[in-house]
Amino acid sequence: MLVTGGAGFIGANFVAHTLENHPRYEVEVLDALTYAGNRSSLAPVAGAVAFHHGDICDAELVDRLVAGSDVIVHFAAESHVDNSLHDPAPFVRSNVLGTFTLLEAVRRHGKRFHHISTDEVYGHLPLDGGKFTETTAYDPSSPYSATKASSDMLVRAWVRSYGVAATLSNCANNYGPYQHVEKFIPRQITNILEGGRPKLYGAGLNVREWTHVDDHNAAVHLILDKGRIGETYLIGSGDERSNAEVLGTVLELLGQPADAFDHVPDRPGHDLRYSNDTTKIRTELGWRTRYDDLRAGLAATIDWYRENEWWWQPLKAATEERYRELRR
Ligand SMILES: NC(=O)c1ccc[n+]([C@@H]2O[C@H](COP(=O)([O-])OP(=O)(O)OC[C@H]3O[C@@H](n4cnc5c(N)ncnc54)[C@H](O)[C@@H]3O)[C@@H](O)[C@H]2O)c1
Repeated sequence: MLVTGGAGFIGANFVAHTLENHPRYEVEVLDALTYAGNRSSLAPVAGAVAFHHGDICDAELVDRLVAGSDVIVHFAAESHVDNSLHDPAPFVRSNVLGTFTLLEAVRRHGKRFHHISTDEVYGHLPLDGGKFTETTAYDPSSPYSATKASSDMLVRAWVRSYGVAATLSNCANNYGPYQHVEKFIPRQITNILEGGRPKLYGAGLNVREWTHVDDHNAAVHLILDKGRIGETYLIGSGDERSNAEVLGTVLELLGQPADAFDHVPDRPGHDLRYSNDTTKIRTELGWRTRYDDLRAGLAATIDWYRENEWWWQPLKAATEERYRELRR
């Protein structure tokens, strides 16, 4: 199995999940180690995985690695929405051209391909109702979601035009170990652990369907094993919470007063609410969430960040340096 983006948040968790639960796979990782990729996220499985430092836009390298694999699971992407607003170019390159490069190799060699995507391709929903389904029209808001939407379209077209054996999944927001410190939940946790004050965009009314990364990865394996070729599966826990509510729980779990945070101006195009109808993956493939209680999942995630300062402290310092560079 070739896992692209295996040094990123979800990819690294997926590699560990695969080795533990699906030992029939020999796993290789292809990752460019951008600011979002972290070799140390694979430290616990380092001896069991072949790591290739390289770019999914490198057609020669991709061709060789795809030729040597049976299954390709494609996580690699530029994934941080805020950064896509500042500089969309790498998003277009990695997410669109990178996916195209992989698809062409998969087509040449006739391999099984699974494409990891996001529910952000569907745009957003009002706060008071509605759900995305697999047939909702695409309506992306950010450069990030527009490039993910483009990559989904390429995969669908390669299935129809060339008979590529691909499946797709669009998941809600993930949380769990090894998530980058500039993403919402780890940023709040690590700011508090460092004695600082967390920041909340606007009034924090935006609603997300927080899904534990391990539930996402279990769903991907079900799709690999039993999913129908050419089909899209929505993934999400069903647990919808406003950002203010999540921050409130994090503050409480860390023993902080409820008002120990600062408001910052909201970002442009900040989607109000996402919510996935997951009937298809639940009824067709029997997917069930193991992490049903967000409070318990957050408590476990906080414990992980508490116990793994070695992982996030250097990342936090590098991130602050990156922000200083951007301001210069
Ligand atoms: N994080 C979420 O909540 C979420 C939700 C739904 C879907 N997704 C999707 O899941 C996938 C993984 O997300 P994540 O949060 O783990 O992202 P991440 O940013 O943590 O990891 C992405 C990884 O891809 C690598 N990468 C980027 N460009 C590359 C390139 N050109 N060549 C090779 N490697 C490259 C990076 O080095 C990094 O290791 C993405 O496709 C994302 O769109 C994420």
